[in-house]
Amino acid sequence: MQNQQKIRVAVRKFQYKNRLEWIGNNNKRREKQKKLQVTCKSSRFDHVLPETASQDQVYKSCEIDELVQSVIDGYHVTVFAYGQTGSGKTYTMEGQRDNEGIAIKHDGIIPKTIHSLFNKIKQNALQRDYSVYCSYLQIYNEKIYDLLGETSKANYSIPINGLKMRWNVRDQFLVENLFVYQCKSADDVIKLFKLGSRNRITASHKLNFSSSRSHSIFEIKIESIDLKNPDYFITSKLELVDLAGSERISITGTEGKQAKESIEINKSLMTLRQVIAILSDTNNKTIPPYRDSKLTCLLKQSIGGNCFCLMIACIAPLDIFYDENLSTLQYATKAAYITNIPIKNDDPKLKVINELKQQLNSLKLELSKANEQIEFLSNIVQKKDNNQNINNINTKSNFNKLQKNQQRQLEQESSEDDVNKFEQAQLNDRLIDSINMVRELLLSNKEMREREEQINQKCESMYREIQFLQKDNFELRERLGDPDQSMESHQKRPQTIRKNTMIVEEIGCLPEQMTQFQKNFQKDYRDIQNKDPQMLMRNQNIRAYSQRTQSRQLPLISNYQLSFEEVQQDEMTNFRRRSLYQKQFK
Ligand SMILES: Nc1ncnc2c1ncn2[C@@H]1O[C@H](COP(=O)(O)OP(=O)(O)OP(=O)(O)O)[C@@H](O)[C@H]1O
Repeated sequence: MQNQQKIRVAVRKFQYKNRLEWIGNNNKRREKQKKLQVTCKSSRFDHVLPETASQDQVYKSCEIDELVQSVIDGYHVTVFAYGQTGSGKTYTMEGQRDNEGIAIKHDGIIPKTIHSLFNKIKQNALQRDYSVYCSYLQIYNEKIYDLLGETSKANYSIPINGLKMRWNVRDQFLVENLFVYQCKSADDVIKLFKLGSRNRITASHKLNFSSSRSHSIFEIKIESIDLKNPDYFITSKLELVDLAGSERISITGTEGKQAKESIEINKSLMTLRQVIAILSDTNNKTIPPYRDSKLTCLLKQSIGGNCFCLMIACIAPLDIFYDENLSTLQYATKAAYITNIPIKNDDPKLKVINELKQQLNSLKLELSKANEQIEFLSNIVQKKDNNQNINNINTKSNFNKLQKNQQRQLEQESSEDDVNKFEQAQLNDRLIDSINMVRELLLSNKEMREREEQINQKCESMYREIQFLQKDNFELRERLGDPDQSMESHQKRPQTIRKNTMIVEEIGCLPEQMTQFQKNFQKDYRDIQNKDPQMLMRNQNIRAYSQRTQSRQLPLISNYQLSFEEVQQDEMTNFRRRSLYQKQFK
């Protein structure tokens, strides 16, 4: 049974002090507030944090230190904040922001987590060697942008095209060409995090002077190697997600560009809600629509996947936000029913090695037991042989005496003794036979074990080969991209394909370009073909072969070549960008 884990849900309230007041009758107001309280109490949230809860209390109550430990142990972890605009998501995740959008005080979950992570790394430094990498992206108007890209340093401007997202064989969505930085200390990570936060798109509206207009994902990836056993390699990631808040245009008063942003934000949150609703209902067999938005694609592993996940539902209990708060609590309740299956991300090679080691140990144990048995049985046989020899010597020296005695005894002994002796001899023979049989069995057993070991070794080498092939295959797939997209680009170039097939259909030239001479020539040619069956046969073979090769392989190869060239170009530009930026950053 795999380790199943429900998504943990925490609810944080923030008393919003705003000009917007409730303009309705008091009875209705009390009724609604009561309903909200009932919803909050009836839902079994893992943690309910009061308005007075400080950032430290939030960090402790939500047991985020334990989650950081899980990342160190090799599990993927996601923490995400969800709620309506102005409910305190960014405050919870990052802390209090300044005018530039950088968290400057009241450290939120992200800075606290970074410090905790490096403390734990320090504690384990004697056992394991850790490498930490981080990246930071935002999803703005359904496009993915790198917050730590080359333009992020001085004058950050949103590039026209966002980054591409690819799906890989392990059913994960990956962002292409995202800058990933190796960090040696908590300060390095925080520096990058602040740099990215400053580049995040924010805008001011009636409810929040610095409202996030994009969803952001700050990812910290950890790779660690056991110093005693370098084969023991673990990789895991921690995703810290600050979602943009759902908003009603009528309340926020956004217009134009901001209104468009609101629509996109609400759309992606809608998909997230659909995914949560489907996954929380075990009777619903519908496939969750992860692919409907970039946000849900990137959170696929976190919600209903293989991560430990914590959702922090933020609510601002002001009457005017009643509907939004109720909706947040309802989806938080649903999320609490979603089951994830966290998997330790250790190296698959290591698993095989450990299994083989265990097998070897058990075989060694069996072998030592069998050897003991052989020794015991051999001793019995030897003793018996010695007894027989001693008997023989006695018989020779006192042969005459014994002969006489035996003659006498034989005469005296009854026929019953003879029967007993005969039976004993028979039993002895049987014992010797069975000992020999056991010996043979043990020998053949040993041979079989040796053969099994050989097979295991072969299996291991084949497994390694498969791994390499899979890796190559995976790299090629990633470089050539999604076959669906290749098909699209394939369809975008119909001329190439049409040209190829035309050549196959008619030898020489296109029908409309045929001169009278060519028509006559073709007619004569066909007549000769019909008369000569051998030639007809040969031509048919050539035609079939060229149809096979041209219609199937040529378009595909040209297609892949084009994709490959595109990937090469992308890589070259990315390499230049990266080295340029790394110089600047130093
Ligand atoms: N618990 C809190 N204590 C003190 N101030 C808070 C708290 N929660 C939020 N705030 C303040 O409220 C304002 C809005 O909060 P914040 O920007 O975190 O909301 P948000 O949910 O991220 O909104 P949006 O979705 O629009 O980005 C900020 O000025 C923030 O500092």
